[in-house]
Amino acid sequence: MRHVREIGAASRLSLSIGQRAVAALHQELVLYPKPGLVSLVDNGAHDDMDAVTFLRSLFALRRYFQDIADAGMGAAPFSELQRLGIAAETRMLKATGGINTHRGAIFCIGLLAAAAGFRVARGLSLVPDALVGTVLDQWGDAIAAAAGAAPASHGRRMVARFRARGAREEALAGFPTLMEVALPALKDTFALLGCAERARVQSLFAVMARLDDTNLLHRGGADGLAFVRTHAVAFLEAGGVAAPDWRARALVLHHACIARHLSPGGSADILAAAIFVQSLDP
Ligand SMILES: CC(C)(COP(=O)(O)OP(=O)(O)OC[C@H]1O[C@@H](n2cnc3c(N)ncnc32)[C@H](O)[C@@H]1O)[C@@H](O)C(=O)NCCC(=O)NCCS
Ligand SMILES: Nc1ncnc2c1ncn2[C@@H]1O[C@H](COP(=O)(O)OP(=O)(O)OP(=O)(O)O)[C@@H](O)[C@H]1O
Repeated sequence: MRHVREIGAASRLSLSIGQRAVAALHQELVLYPKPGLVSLVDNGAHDDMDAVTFLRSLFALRRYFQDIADAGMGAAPFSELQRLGIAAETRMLKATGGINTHRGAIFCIGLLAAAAGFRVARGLSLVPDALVGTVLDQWGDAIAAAAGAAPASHGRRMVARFRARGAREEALAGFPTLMEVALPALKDTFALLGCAERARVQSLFAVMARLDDTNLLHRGGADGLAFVRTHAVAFLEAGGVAAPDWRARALVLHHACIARHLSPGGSADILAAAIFVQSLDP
């Protein structure tokens, strides 16, 4: 009986981690304005997907984040996390008719959810630094080894062509943009303004100003990345979301990104990861 109760408690914990991951991705989706990105208001710079495509994808991924947290609880090797990640990508593509809505999030939030599972099962804290430490201690070597054998992708080509730090490299470097940019912006702006919406927009722009977003490199080359970075920096320097005209300024960049077919999808993933990590350690 005790054994059964323990299993029940463990699955409740992984369910809760999984629910927070899906909630974070949902919060990113419904945020507006987000330069070039899909939201409930419009499709941004995307002609092959809309908010419904993202919601279908999220629905298909509910179980994945719980499963990967469970795998983390059992200290599964990276090969098992990768198997779950690849199966989740397949389910995402089936749900969206072949469109990549959440590939970056499956990887990045998947790893963080596994680390959360590992730590919670051992009574360890879920502070962000510790979570990232667990990703690297448990799976860092295997992530690095798997990188060599990974199939070709837009991201890989951009990493090679521009010597950029793509999704895999961000994880291996200890998620520096998440830890040093996205989370502090989220926390500091919320402390200052008491508004979750503006804290998220500020965090997104702070990430856009810094990340080697391979989605931007793929769509717009070095000029596309520089365009978004320069305008994100200008938004922040003009006071960011604390400026009275912040919404109008964010909308100007949104429309400029649509006109140039630019979308900072990697930055959106880092924002969702920050919302997720913060929800584990409020
Ligand atoms: C490592 C992944 C993300 C592939 O990345 P890669 O850069 O090669 O390819 P791709 O062009 O598909 O980009 C992936 C996505 O990452 C996001 N992204 C882009 N730039 C960045 C960045 N600098 N930092 C973080 N995320 C980024 C974007 O959403 C982008 O769409 C991943 O898809 C993968 O390895 N999949 C195989 C399944 C797997 O191993 N899963 C692991 C489960 S934990
Ligand atoms: N709200 C959002 N709107 C658009 N993209 C997002 C959003 N949130 C996250 N993303 C990320 O952006 C990526 C989708 O961007 P994009 O369509 O440019 O990529 P692609 O399918 O690799 O390339 P392309 O369609 O340009 O050939 C997804 O991996 C997804 O994780």
